[in-house]
Amino acid sequence: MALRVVSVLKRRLGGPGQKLLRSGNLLSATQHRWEKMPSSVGFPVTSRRSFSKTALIVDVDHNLGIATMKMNNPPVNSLSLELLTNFVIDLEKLENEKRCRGLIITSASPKIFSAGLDITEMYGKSSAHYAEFWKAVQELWLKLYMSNMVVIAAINGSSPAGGCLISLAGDYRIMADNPKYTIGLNETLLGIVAPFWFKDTLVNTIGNRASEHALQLGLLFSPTDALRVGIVDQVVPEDKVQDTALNVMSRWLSIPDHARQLTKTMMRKPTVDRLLKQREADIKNFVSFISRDSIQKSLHMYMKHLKERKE
Ligand SMILES: CC/C=C\C/C=C\CCCC/C=C/C(=O)SCCNC(=O)CCNC(=O)[C@H](O)C(C)(C)COP(=O)(O)OP(=O)(O)OC[C@H]1O[C@@H](n2cnc3c(N)ncnc32)[C@H](O)[C@@H]1OP(=O)(O)O
Repeated sequence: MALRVVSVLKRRLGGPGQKLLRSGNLLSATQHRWEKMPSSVGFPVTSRRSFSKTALIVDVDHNLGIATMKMNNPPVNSLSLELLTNFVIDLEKLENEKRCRGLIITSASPKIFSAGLDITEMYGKSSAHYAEFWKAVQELWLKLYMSNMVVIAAINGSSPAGGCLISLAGDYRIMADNPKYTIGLNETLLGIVAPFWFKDTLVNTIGNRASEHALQLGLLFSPTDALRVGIVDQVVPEDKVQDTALNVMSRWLSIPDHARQLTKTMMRKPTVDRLLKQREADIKNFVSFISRDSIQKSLHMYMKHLKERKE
């Protein structure tokens, strides 16, 4: 199957996209190599590099120009300070790899894409810790939302709150067709409020009315409902998520990088600038909001409820 997908990738880049690239004299080293491949054989993986840190496994296929990043923070891929920090470091590394043009984000543990922000980072800690944690959340969103790479979320499990934000920060979302999985910004269910830039990211994806409805009620959508409202772009059988991501990536990579990147910047910069203009104030807001006794109590009760569900 992987070879078939690679053939599709080569065919795609040999089509109109390639012509566009040639006319703009924009062929990257990776694309040159693709062009030289005879179409009857699969693309041999001659250059593959992996780096794996705590909580993240990154695999870079230099021939395809695609990196796959698997969140690997059992049991539920909660976004701890450590995971957020490593995520940002690895994103920066990939961003600096000229040949890496596409990134697929997925989970190493099927069933849970990510349980969102690690709630234990948000209660019973010092103000300095909350500030550091929030800065890391901001940093990841800023890097991901403005990435020069094509970012595809291969959502192979549930994806509440911060997990949903990571998906929304990408360019395209593919979700596994399993009614047990849900996705959405469910902050209000925890007694907390999605910050304005979480909200903006959702509004940019599904529009104002649908966002207001989803945010006020803290809706967690099944894959079918997520597709209907536009939170995800495609729902496919569970075992087809990765191959579909590669296929979709080939379509996006057939567009000349500079044109696609400038378009992405044009669409997203105003949203990013809103946070950049008030980044420190947003951190202060978070620290003062999360430190409130009532909020600490809500988070504590929510964690208790999560644990009691199992008993
Ligand atoms: C005015 C406003 C100004 C500023 C804004 C201020 C603040 C608000 C901003 C905050 C934005 C918040 C974003 C978030 O992401 S909050 C996190 C939201 N996440 C959730 O609600 C998901 C909770 N988890 C679940 O629903 C389930 O765990 C899940 C993911 C469906 C998996 O289910 P299952 O496989 O059955 O696993 P368990 O529930 O048994 O969980 C296993 C284990 O993990 C612990 N856990 C789960 N989720 C989290 C989490 N997010 N953080 C930390 N720990 C988590 C769970 O308690 C279990 O622990 P145990 O010790 O019992 O094994």
